Amino acid sequence: MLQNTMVICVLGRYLLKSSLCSRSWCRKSSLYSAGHGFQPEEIREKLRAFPGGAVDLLTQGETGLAVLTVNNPSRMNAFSGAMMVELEERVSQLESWTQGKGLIVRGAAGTFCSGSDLNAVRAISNPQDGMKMCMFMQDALTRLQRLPLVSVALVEGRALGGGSELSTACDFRLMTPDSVIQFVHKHMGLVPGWGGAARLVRLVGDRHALRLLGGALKVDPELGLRIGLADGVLEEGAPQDGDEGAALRQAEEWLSRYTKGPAEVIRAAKRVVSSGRELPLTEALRAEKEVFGTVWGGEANLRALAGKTKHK
Ligand SMILES: CCCC(=O)SCCNC(=O)CCNC(=O)[C@H](O)C(C)(C)COP(=O)(O)OP(=O)(O)OC[C@H]1O[C@@H](n2cnc3c(N)ncnc32)[C@H](O)[C@@H]1OP(=O)(O)O
Repeated sequence: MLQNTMVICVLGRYLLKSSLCSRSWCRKSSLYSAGHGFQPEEIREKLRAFPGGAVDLLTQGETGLAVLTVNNPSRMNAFSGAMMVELEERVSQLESWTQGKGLIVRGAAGTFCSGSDLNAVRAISNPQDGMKMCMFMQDALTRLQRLPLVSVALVEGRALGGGSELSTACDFRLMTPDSVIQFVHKHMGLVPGWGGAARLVRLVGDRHALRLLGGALKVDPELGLRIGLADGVLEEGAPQDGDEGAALRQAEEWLSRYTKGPAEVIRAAKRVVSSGRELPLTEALRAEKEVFGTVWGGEANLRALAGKTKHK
């Protein structure tokens, strides 16, 4: 009897712990802690010493779509230190945006992003600062990828170095006809450090990833589609017409097919995909059970059950 009670207590504690783990995983979890030497405030202060550019966020209440713009056109949208801090702030804002369904990540003035600002890189080229920047950006981009929003990188012009890594933190990549994604890290004597290698392997497989990193290959839309890095190519000519918003409008339309419907359902779909993508099967199944519980018997579910549903 006593033994049975103890088993139930231990099991109860285990279930509570695992359900708390997967619940907090679904919401927000940092990759690194103080135990890893991760002191975010100290890193933010260091990064803010390299100003320039901005990361702009526009949220649209009616559509549930947000547009995140990497904005530093005089440096081909390279990330200054201050922009890295702003990126993290924007991700925090999006984590709190409970009505959101979709996110477009793009660069200003017709090009995506040329990676980290080489002036800042030169100034923090010592190993300690490099590790801090690496942890900070891995954390920010992992949180971006885990947002309960269907995200797409709109790649116009070039996505180079850290810019190519940023594109992999989105669920999808849309390329304009003349655009290029290139992991130029090898030419800089580097490998990706913003999580781009780990994500690339999951996206295109280890052999293609090794080709892209080892050869610093230029991925045009045709190659991107062939290896599964790109999910679509926007129409010929649209961005060159002097109409800067044309590519963005096409991306919004492309994304809307995946974001139509109630926010709680779209967000739940992204959550189960995120947990399936990242967690071992047993944990992913538990996370899925929890997310399922948020929509089962919910408003959209009851509405669908009340109607005469036919999926033709
Ligand atoms: C873990 C992260 C690792 C990284 O991200 S390392 C950084 C990787 N990125 C790079 O090395 C990009 C180097 N830049 C380039 O290759 C070329 O500038 C690029 C982007 C192909 C554009 O070429 P062009 O169209 O000929 O234009 P351009 O060279 O005259 O550039 C216009 C202005 O932008 C600047 N720029 C471009 N990328 C930059 C960067 N990453 N950091 C700092 N400044 C950057 C470039 O220096 C130039 O400025 P300025 O007009 O000479 O004052």
